[in-house]
Amino acid sequence: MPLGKKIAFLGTGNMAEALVKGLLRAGTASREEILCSEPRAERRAEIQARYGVETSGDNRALAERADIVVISVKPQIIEHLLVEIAPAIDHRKLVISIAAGIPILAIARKLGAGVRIVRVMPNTPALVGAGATALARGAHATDADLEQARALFQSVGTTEVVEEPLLDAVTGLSGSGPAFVFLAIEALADGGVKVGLARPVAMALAAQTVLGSAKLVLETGEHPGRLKDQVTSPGGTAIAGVHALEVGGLRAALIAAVEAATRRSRELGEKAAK
Ligand SMILES: NC(=O)C1=CN([C@@H]2O[C@H](COP(=O)(O)OP(=O)(O)OC[C@H]3O[C@@H](n4cnc5c(N)ncnc54)[C@H](OP(=O)(O)O)[C@@H]3O)[C@@H](O)[C@H]2O)C=CC1
Ligand SMILES: O=C(O)[C@@H]1CCC=N1
Repeated sequence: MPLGKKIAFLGTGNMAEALVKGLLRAGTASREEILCSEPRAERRAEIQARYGVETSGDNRALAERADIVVISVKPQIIEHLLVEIAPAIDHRKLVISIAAGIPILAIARKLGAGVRIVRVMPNTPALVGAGATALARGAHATDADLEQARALFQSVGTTEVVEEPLLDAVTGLSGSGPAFVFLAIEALADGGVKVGLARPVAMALAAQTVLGSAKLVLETGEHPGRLKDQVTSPGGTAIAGVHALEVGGLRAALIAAVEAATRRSRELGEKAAK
């Protein structure tokens, strides 16, 4: 459903591009309603050519014209950006930050008291309408703001509302998780190639196996352990593979990956809070 709002993305890198494409695809915003800022002319031309949206190198000018300002630069440069756009932000605008780790308070400190902020952690599958996003509301954001932010991200996937301190954990799991899963898909395909499959066939089978298995978990609501049991026949092939994964420490490695990414998100936040 169209939101009918002008949305400015400040920093049009990988994540912002995934959102732009996802929102256009879903019809949540029209090309005329999306503004993208980006310092490099080459990248601006690329975004303009791909999506037909307006691009600019002037963050403040775009922020001035938008109803919703999405802060989508790297956490390391957010402070600089906030100082730059602060004169363009007041209580009439909704500010959405997708920067990993950066607390709402650190953003509010730079943008001024009373600013309506929703902090969000999306992920790149939003590009194909299959994102997983969690949102946390700032002190001055209204119920309507949270709903509006939720509607925006719901149009490109699923959404959860959490308390802000949990957003680091979300960053560790679903924000960073696509990287873990891509590694798994690549490795599954490598396995297929090792046992004789052509690369494109192995890749197609690996990706579809991950997609199908995830769908099965979501659509049946069954515990993944039970679904695993349905694949493993006594003395069969799957249990032989499961044993190899247990020896390799797959579960511990995934838990450690989520924990490490969460820790890194907290570190970024601590730096910003100083
Ligand atoms: N990638 C992901 O999966 C996810 C990322 N995020 C968050 O999204 C944010 C962006 O990440 P990601 O898209 O991966 O990073 P990218 O580096 O791909 O994107 C950041 C963009 O900001 C641009 N930029 C740099 N300086 C400025 C500036 N002063 N004003 C405006 N734009 C600027 C960069 O341009 P240039 O390249 O020319 O320097 C780049 O295009 C981060 O805060 C990250 O934590 C959240 C969830 C998932
Ligand atoms: O690696 C990063 O910093 C970003 C945040 C979540 C996923 N990618």
